[in-house]
Amino acid sequence: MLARVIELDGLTKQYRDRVAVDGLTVHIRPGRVTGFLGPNGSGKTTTMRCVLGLTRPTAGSATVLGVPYRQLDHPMRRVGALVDPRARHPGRTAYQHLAVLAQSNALPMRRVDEVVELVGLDSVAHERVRGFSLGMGQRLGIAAALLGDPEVLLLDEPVNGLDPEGIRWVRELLRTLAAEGRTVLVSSHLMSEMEDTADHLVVLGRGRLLADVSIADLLGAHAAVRVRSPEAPMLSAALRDAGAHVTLEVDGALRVERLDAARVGDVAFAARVRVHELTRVVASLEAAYLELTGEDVEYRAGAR
Ligand SMILES: Nc1ncnc2c1ncn2[C@@H]1O[C@H](COP(=O)(O)OP(=O)(O)OP(=O)(O)O)[C@@H](O)[C@H]1O
Repeated sequence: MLARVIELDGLTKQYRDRVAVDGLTVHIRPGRVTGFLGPNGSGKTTTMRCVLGLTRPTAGSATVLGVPYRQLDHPMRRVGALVDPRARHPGRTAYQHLAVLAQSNALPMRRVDEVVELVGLDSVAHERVRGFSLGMGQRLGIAAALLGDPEVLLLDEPVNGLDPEGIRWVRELLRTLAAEGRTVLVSSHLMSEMEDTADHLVVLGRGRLLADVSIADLLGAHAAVRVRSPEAPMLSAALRDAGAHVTLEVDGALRVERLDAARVGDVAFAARVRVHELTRVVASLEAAYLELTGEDVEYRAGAR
């Protein structure tokens, strides 16, 4: 199996007055859920559209399964995508919509029944798409993406409009698909959505790569140790001597970065300083993400 299922090489897309994607080089691997994160307007949708051959890059390249998408023989059997859930005929029923897709892509009709059941649309499959809620529309879009039983999935904001039960369902579905060895790339602008879904993150800011990192590493890089001592100034000096970055918390505890908890304990012992609390603090992913994207947010509430 290809280790680099989706390959972006210097991918760039320039619109008239703005660079939507800016020299993006990244490889997406199979067997895991890769969260594609970035603030609004950071270039996620444009990147996915380039991968799917819907948008032509200004420079660089995007390939999937070793070739540009348009060169795939049976694209729906190889790559499933949810990029524009509104791109469907409103007068058709959900079933008809999927049946047309199946027919035009030479897929067996039984797949239509299978995916309708899989996404939980059985009871409304014969209703017109026009009357669908946002969440039902998303489920239909996911059904279409899964129709060809593809080995690669690209989903742009799949949980948009879903209720908490729907969000959990998408999360479990994506994890199952990845566990089967498929490649799953799923975009979101919310870290909280990715926290329990993705194994790996690719983070964009203003079209550029900010991070290509496993969730575990991202958390590790933002971990700290909290230590409380009645002799805080002495302990702080000893920790700094040992190479730590130390800050004082509001309750008088020290927040220590760059040393792990065992090392902090050893330094305190060597300095003969009493310790009343020693805790490893794992940053929330949300905090780590905000730190990463902080300066690259294009649209900010209250910004002028
Ligand atoms: N067809 C287009 N013409 C001109 N500018 C565009 C076009 N499509 C996207 N852009 C611009 O490119 C930038 C990236 O947009 P894109 O939709 O890829 O971001 P995104 O990360 O998917 O955002 P969101 O999280 O809001 O969906 C934005 O500034 C957007 O306004």
